[in-house]
Amino acid sequence: METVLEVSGLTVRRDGPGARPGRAPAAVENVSFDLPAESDTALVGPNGAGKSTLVQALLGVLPRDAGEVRVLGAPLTQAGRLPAAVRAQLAYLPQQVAIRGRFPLSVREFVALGWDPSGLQFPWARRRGRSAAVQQALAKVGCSDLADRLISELSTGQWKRVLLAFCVVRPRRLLVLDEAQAGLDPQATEQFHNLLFDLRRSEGWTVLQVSHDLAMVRRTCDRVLCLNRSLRCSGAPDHALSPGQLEALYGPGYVPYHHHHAPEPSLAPAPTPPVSPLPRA
Ligand SMILES: Nc1ncnc2c1ncn2[C@@H]1O[C@H](COP(=O)(O)OP(=O)(O)OP(=O)(O)O)[C@@H](O)[C@H]1O
Repeated sequence: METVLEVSGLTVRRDGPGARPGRAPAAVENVSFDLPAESDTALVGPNGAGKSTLVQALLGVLPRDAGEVRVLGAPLTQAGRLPAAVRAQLAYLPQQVAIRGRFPLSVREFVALGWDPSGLQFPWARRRGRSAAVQQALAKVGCSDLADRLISELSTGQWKRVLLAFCVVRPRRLLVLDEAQAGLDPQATEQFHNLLFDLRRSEGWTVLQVSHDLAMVRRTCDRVLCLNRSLRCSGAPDHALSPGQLEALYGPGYVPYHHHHAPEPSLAPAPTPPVSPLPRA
């Protein structure tokens, strides 16, 4: 199976107020993992554990202090650059996107911005198929009725769905989501997980998602990375989310609450890959 993302020895410091540049304690320390193609991997851990920092560093949005990142075999430069053809294969939905008050764009116009893959095509080739793709993307996230609304007029959950439509409006290889599910209603949550499942199985996408919803992670993801500054554990959900591992991750006294759902007909059972070895501290 092809490896879509390789992360090795990644360390990131965040120089907050008062910290001397380069002297801040590591927010992410010596993290190594791979993402095999078509996997759905959850990144879990307590607040402040470094999950957003990790995904931002591996996308080149935040500088790293040490380590290597390769996306589809291409090394991420120290300045956070990837070859344009590789960059075009990434979609990222950050925890917060605060542009919607500033631009008078309709939902349809906004999602269309995600269509142009690299600027390498001729303009007429870029436009061909765009409006159908926008319509399809909006339908996939259950937002067809919002197409003509201004993005500034959306509720938080509607905006999340539209951002997801922006990410899926054209084919890509790697989708990185930072708490994309937070704020979605139950129907949208179900739609969201079915969409991820379809993208992986029908279109070969690979997913890395930060999540606090451990019940959902257990049900829909096939691999879990447990982060608390360093990687504490990784592997199949049954292993990585076992009571012992959760107590080690979230602290003594953490009592996992198990939801007992009937199996969803639309979601196939997640395969259980072998447990990855822990990176050396
Ligand atoms: N903009 C910033 N400047 C300086 N330090 C930051 C900044 N953002 C986050 N940090 C610090 O980096 C560390 C990791 O934060 P991060 O946001 O990556 O955690 P997280 O696991 O995503 O948390 P949460 O679950 O609350 O979203 C924390 O100690 C946090 O205080």
